[in-house]
Amino acid sequence: MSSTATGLHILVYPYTDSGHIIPLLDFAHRLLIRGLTVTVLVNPDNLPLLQPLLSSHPSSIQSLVLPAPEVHAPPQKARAAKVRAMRELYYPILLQWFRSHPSPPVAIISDYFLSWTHQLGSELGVPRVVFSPSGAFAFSVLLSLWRDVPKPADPDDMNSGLSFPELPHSPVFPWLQISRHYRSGKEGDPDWEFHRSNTLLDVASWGVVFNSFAELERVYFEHLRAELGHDRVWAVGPLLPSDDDIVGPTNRGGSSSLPIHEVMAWLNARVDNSVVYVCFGSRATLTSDQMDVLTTALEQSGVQFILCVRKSTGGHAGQDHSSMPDGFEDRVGHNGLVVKGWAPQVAILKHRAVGAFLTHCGWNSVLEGIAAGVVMVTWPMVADQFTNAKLLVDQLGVAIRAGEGTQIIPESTELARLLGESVNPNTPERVRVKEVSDAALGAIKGGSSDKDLDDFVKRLSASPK
Ligand SMILES: O=c1ccn([C@@H]2O[C@H](COP(=O)(O)OP(=O)(O)O[C@H]3O[C@H](CO)[C@@H](O)[C@H](O)[C@H]3O)[C@@H](O)[C@H]2O)c(=O)[nH]1
Repeated sequence: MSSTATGLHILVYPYTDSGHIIPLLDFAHRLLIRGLTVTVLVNPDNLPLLQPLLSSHPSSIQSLVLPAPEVHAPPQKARAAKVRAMRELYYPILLQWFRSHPSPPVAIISDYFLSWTHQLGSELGVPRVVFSPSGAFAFSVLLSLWRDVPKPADPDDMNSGLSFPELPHSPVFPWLQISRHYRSGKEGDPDWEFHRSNTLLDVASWGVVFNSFAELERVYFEHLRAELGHDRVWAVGPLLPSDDDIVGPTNRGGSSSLPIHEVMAWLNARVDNSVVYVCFGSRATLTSDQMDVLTTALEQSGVQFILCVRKSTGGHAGQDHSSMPDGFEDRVGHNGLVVKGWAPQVAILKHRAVGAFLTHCGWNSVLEGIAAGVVMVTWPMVADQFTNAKLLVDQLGVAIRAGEGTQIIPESTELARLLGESVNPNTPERVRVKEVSDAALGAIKGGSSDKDLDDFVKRLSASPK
């Protein structure tokens, strides 16, 4: 690390959901290893996630713990309400904190939802860097949406296609798969305008760091550099725990009904690439119809599996929350392991016995699946997950399409067939995902992502004000 970067002080501010905070803390870890000093803004609830980093880098990381604002809003308005409340509460506190700090941060790195930090940075004369926990394809779609405001041919028809001809591969999405913040409002509505101005503030920020890697989404990085009109776009992923650390610097181990060593012991008794891991991320819960199809298919297919089941948090979930059918665990016996709560996902995916991953295509899961070299079976539910599934199936050829939200729920016999195919040693997706996995690991072992991280630190050190 060059001496100019050593000690460079950065404020890192993650959004509070697991899918956002985990990769940004992993990124903070990379910065700490490179000799930077980091202050992380967290709420008391998320302090435990930061604890491992505080213990392993006691002299170079501090926490700035601020109370979570109280937010009362229906689920579809919750994010806008939470981000507004954070701005109101934290903006004056942060101004004061920066101004009275003996050695204040020279940059703010914040989640792409926290766009107001661009205004804070401008007032302080400090550059704001957007951290995108989603990929460059998904970011490109959002940028086109909110900047160009395209309309579908028939907004009352949820299957009406919305096309993005200016994007590489000219993708088309059914209207239903477009961001619900965009779809359910219109120009002039306060929430709609809020989401739009957020995207435009992200675009106006000094630079963007992606948890992705050049080889995965090269055309979209090129597209974004052209659209943003600068080259301060860095791909530094996949941000993952190191090889010898199965829970990672942000304590991904979490807590679940089964201790990690029992899960590993179950996997140790299975042959290579024979197990399907099924998990829908940190927020989604299945509807009863989805759960019925899934559990019937798992039983019918005869494949060995680990199924991670979560309780609803009311997040992205539908209204009709499911529970596992009575007697399911007894019927599947040794064929399946059910983990209730938080599964040690990264460790499971990396295990040699796991050959496939039925996933909702949250971006972290996508990267973890790719890095582990497992065939993915896609069932996106909301948000960027539709874009991510399209990338995996249509553009990269590393995944098999199974379902789409509650609109396309596969027949259980069809899903059973797909699950069987996903662990077939000769499936073409297995060859392809191994190639992409090698590229991912190469990127973070001296390859493109390491070079982008070096460049990022160098450009920050050059005092970009
Ligand atoms: O039992 C579990 C469940 C999740 N995880 C981890 O939690 C993260 C989940 O992230 P992700 O796969 O991206 O899913 P979500 O939690 O649904 O992520 C939200 O954030 C992502 C990043 O912006 C978006 O791509 C998603 O659409 C959005 O729902 C991953 O690191 C998983 O390894 C576990 O370790 N154990």
